[in-house]
Amino acid sequence: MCAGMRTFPRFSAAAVTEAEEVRDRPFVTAVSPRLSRLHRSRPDSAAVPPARDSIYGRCLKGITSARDLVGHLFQCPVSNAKKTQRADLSRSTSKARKLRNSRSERTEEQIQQQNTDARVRMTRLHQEEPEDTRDERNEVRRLEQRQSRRFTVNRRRTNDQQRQQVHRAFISDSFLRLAFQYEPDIEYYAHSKVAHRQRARCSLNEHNELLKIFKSHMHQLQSDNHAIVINPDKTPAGEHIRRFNAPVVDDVGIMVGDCTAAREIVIRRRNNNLQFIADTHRSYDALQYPLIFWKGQDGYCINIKQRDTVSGAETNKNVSSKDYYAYRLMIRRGLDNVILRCRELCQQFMVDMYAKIESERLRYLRYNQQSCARKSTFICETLSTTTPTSPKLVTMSFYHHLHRLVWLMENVLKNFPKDFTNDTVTNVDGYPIYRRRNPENGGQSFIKNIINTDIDIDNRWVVPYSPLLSKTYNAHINVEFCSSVESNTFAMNKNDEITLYQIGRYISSNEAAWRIFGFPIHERDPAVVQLAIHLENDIRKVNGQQYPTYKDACLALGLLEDDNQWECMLAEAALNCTAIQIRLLFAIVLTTCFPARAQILWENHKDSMTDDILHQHRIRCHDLTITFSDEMYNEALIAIEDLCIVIANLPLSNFGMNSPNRTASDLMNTEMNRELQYSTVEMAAIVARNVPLMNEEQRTIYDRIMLAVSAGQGGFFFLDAPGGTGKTFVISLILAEIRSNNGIALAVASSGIAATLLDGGRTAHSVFKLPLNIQNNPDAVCNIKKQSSMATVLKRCKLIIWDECTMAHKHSLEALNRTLKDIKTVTNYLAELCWSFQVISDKHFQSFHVQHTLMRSTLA
Ligand SMILES: Nc1ncnc2c1ncn2[C@@H]1O[C@H](COP(=O)(O)OP(=O)(O)OP(=O)(O)O)[C@@H](O)[C@H]1O
Repeated sequence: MCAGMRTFPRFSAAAVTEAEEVRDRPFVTAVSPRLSRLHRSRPDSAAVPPARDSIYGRCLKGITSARDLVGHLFQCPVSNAKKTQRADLSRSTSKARKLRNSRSERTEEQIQQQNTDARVRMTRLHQEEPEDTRDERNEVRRLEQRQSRRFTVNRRRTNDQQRQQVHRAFISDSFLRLAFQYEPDIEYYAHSKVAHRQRARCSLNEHNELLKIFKSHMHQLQSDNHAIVINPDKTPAGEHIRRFNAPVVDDVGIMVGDCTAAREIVIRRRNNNLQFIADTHRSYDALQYPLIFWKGQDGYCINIKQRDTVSGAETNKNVSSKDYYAYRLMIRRGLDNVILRCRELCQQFMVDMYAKIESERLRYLRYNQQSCARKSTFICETLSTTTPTSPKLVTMSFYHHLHRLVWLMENVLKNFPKDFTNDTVTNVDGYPIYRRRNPENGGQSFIKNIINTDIDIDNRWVVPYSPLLSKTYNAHINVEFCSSVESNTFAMNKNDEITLYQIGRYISSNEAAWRIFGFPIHERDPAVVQLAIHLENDIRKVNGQQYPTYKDACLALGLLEDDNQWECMLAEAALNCTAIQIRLLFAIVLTTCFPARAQILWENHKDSMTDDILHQHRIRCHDLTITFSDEMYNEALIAIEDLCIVIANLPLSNFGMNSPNRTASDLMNTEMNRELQYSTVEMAAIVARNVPLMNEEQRTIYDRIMLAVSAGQGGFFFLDAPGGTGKTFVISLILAEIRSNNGIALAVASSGIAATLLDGGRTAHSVFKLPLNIQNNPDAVCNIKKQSSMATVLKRCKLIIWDECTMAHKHSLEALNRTLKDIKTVTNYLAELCWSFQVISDKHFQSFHVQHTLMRSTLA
């Protein structure tokens, strides 16, 4: 028996050893001192005698058979309950059918009437009932309800108590997990809830290979004596007993006790010889956990070889127990892991196996510690301080691989001066007493002046040292030879970190799982990472490829988060969002999420963000074959940048994207688009159709103006003719001619009616944004900013036709002239541009005169 790892909660101290004789079943066995308990029974009876003075025994009080035990553990009836005799509910009698038919034929009114009659009838009956009878009936009903309630409460309370009791039996007495009998006709049950849920009775008799081996050797047993040895309560010698109190948490765990004892299954043979099955034995797991390894499968052993991950061939390295159990406990998709379905048993398995892993690891460390401890040389080193009488303790450590203990003492000279000794002898504690002869006996002495004081120094003050070590390490290194075991154990026992680490340690199932899987047990804050030293260009080189930026190199190394999530998000948005929404989403991502490669995101999703611009352009141009163009993408970028400025007040260049070309942005210029919306084909057709119809005078005017337009000379023309003589006809042709060449010709009029007569005509106030109180403002300018879209139109405009110009105030023409000068940055805009003024009636002659004066003064 042994109990290296002590588990909790502990069994009673009295349940240390139980031995009894069974004459007709001469089988001898014992199980793990902590985790299992075996019971045997007579062949003629399935009785399970409870353990004496133990929790186990108390839990099983009143249980007289294995069948009861299983029922008790599983909290399920062991016998089949009689089925309740149900009433015949089939209403197939003729009377029932007749009643159903009559009820189904009732109308709503009849149903209501019958219900009302029934209520009245019941009320009348209750009123006619004697008061005593009614009280008696109500009292009986109250009593019945109270009794029923009490019965329900008691039943629930009993169930809870039983459940708690069984739960404690499972959890607290976690090692009371197996109750089986070595009978060939008896199956083995366990308290595992897996088994409980499935009501599965594991036929270990049939499948467990270890059990078969046991049984095959049963007939060879000579004696009836056998023992069950359980000693989970063993407290390490010399330790305080309460230090090893079982934790009170409702948890499966293990408390490490005497670290010097091994964790083994012990089988006591009939001749009282003990056979140990080490925890590294391949059958240990199957013996300890027959429910998990119900076929007696092999568990961990130290000879399992690692395999090459590529070739699959065996290597020379052994699989560690930690790796083995991590492999066994791992969750794998599509594969069922029986261990993980065992609930508390699984937790118990994990803490047990982690204890095994720790034992294996600590055993390794202990063996290496002992090899270190065999070294027998102490080196006492004192620091080279200015005051040799007060050296300080610095540290104590093992010195390199020389296996020499370097011990810096706080006051290595505190025992000086030593006594005079004629010969070197070894003291009882193993330390040497070196020869220190007095001056009378041949020893040396001299006088040293220290702080104006003469001090007589003799051999009593000599500190043993090694000249080689002192010179090598440039320090005062005092050396003493110690050859006894005591001197070593003095150093080692005080620093047996393995014992200090292991003893009294509590391992929960959570910690066991965490450590078996090798999860990190601590974090470092702030994170300290060793950075490699690179040349300047090497940092941007990853796998031989040099990236243009450090950011790209970091992305290649996977140090930065990629934009996959933003890719997915924008791709999903493209399915059900408008282009405006996607642009807003992209702007939010840019300004708040800082994607690593914003430009690539834009390139991948620019079509979905420009979709509305394409659609508008197609509608405007009456051409559905138009595809995406750089101008459209530029417009979308401008819109996105506007959003970024609104959100974060930052342009696109701040997010690693190319800035849009705002000066080239005419695509969304509504004023420009309005003037360019004409179909060149249609305009050309109009010209081709009507030019031959012009008379000579019309032709002269037409040629004169078109010559000025094509030459870019500029000009100022006034067209005056009686009504109905074809002025509008000529003007329309001139407009069509210019528009057929994709040029811009503005057609304005002083009145709205006149504007409707011209193709694309608008009022002068609308086009030129003339001030309303123009007559009172001689220095007025048009409300057209130099960077506005209308200014762009005016810059590209080739001809302005102002119908009924004489109806406008002269301040209007002067305001337009100032505005055009400002936009074109020329001194005389009218000299550059072809003007055509049309006077429609003689009544406007005065106005014309004013304009004519203006024209002359301007041209001058
Ligand atoms: N050379 C031409 N060939 C055929 N029809 C013409 C010609 N010139 C003018 N017309 C027609 O004569 C009619 C009147 O012409 P238009 O409206 O241009 O005259 P107007 O001078 O502008 O008149 P108003 O001063 O009243 O506006 C229009 O129906 C126009 O189509």
